[in-house]
Amino acid sequence: MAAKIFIDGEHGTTGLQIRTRMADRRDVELLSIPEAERRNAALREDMLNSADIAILCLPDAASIEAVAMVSGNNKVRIIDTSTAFRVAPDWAYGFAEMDRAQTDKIRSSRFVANPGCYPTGAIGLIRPLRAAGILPDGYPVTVNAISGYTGGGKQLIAQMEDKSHPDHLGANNFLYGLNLKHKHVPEMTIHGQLDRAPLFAPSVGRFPQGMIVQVPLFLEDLASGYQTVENVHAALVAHYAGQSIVHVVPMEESAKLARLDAEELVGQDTMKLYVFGTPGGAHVNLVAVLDNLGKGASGAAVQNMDLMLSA
Ligand SMILES: NC(=O)C1=CN([C@@H]2O[C@H](COP(=O)(O)OP(=O)(O)OC[C@H]3O[C@@H](n4cnc5c(N)ncnc54)[C@H](OP(=O)(O)O)[C@@H]3O)[C@@H](O)[C@H]2O)C=CC1
Ligand SMILES: CC(=O)N[C@@H](CCC(=O)OP(=O)(O)O)C(=O)O
Repeated sequence: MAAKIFIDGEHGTTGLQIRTRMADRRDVELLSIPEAERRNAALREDMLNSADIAILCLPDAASIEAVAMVSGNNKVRIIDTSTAFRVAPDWAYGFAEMDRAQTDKIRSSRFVANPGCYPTGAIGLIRPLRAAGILPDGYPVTVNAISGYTGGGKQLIAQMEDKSHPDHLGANNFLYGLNLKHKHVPEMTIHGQLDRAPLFAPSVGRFPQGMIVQVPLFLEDLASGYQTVENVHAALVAHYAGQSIVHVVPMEESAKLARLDAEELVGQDTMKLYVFGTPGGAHVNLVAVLDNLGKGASGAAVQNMDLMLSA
């Protein structure tokens, strides 16, 4: 029997892309409400409680309300794409490749928090180095990133695309999160296994989808025995061996590149990790490229749903 899936927020940016990814599937039955009724709480509550898995594609506050709507229901399982539950101890963090045990945790959980787009890149680069003891306690990690503007949902899309919008943004590239308190810092810290919060500097470019997340490191401050570009690369290759979503780009390939395109993986649900630096040099730049709506949101949600359905 097909599993019943309800996407709460199905008409928003993330929800629509999840729906598109499921359009041709026969193993799932999508429960749907018309766009005009998307904020009808009674209808949503009914759908939430009729689903086998509900995927919440809502702002944080609405996600918290939706979870409360299924509080008396022990059957429905939830994937939440918002920031609301990503560091909650009773929720599984939906980044299957971050740890060998994570796939099974997601598979058997009732509540799965889909990671943020920037943290997917940052944790993907940092956690293997923490787990292997390469990135020492107290290391001052910085994360610099650029995202396509769909990362800001319907509101930012309208501000970037609609010249008549009262808050139209004309800039082609802007920094934000300038108070250095972006909502993604807690999940980067906790799931990156950092003992010190990273300094996170995000930005947006005038392209709809795609992103680059950079974590530059000083090699001499890494654990002894690991202070070369090659050793850092080898640690990432070892961590991601045996799975097909996160690709560590061979060093021979990245050494040939003169530039990197933030839109490289648009429309794909994979992530590429690059290790840049010169053999014998002092620095390494770890770089993740992904689609903010692919592995950064909708693609990851479908991956998590598939894991949960395979339990
Ligand atoms: N866009 C991205 O790249 C990523 C997004 N996310 C997260 O996914 C979630 C959804 O984001 P996104 O798709 O970008 O946002 P959008 O603004 O594009 O879509 C949100 C949808 O939720 C609806 N909605 C808002 N409030 C309520 C409510 N109280 N009850 C019912 N429906 C409501 C909106 O309706 P209305 O049109 O009426 O406002 C809209 O359809 C957010 O938590 C976001 O942080 C996570 C990773 C990446
Ligand atoms: C470009 C842009 O605005 N990006 C969003 C994050 C997108 C994302 O990962 O979403 P959630 O963590 O909200 O689920 C932001 O910085 O708030």
